[in-house]
Amino acid sequence: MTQRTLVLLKPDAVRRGLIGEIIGRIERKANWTISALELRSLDQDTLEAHYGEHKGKPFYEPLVAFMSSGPIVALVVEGERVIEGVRQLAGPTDPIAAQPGSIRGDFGTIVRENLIHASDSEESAERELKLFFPGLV
Ligand SMILES: Nc1ncnc2c1ncn2[C@@H]1O[C@H](COP(=O)(O)OP(=O)(O)OP(=O)(O)O)[C@@H](O)[C@H]1O
Repeated sequence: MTQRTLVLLKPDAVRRGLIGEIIGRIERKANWTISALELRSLDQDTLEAHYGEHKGKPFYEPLVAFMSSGPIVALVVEGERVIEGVRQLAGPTDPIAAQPGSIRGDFGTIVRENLIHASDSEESAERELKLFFPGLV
């Protein structure tokens, strides 16, 4: 089943020079295509909309501060079962729990600074794609 997903390379990935490494892993998957890509800084409104489900949690404010601490790379990736697939490439949210071979397992540090975001369902992907790439058909 062909899907689309939103991937964000978080400010730690950009600062640490891991953009190429992470995008390379995505590109090497056969049958996946990067159909949009942009380096940008995120404003508060976008972050509040993106992380709205976490508002009120203790990690919310530090998370928003971290996500606005430098530019991110936003990508749209299309392909067979790409939503689950990119989350597998990323590994679990907490890098300490992530297996070597996954992006967070190989490069992640702490749970907040875990390098990558990837949509977790078709519904999230549609909502997040509209938020980050409103011009996308
Ligand atoms: N306990 C926590 N402490 C600090 N930061 C956290 C914690 N839990 C989650 N986060 C941060 O909030 C982000 C969103 O949390 P969520 O539970 O949606 O994880 P996820 O789905 O693995 O991550 P993402 O949505 O970024 O792909 C995480 O990626 C991480 O950066």
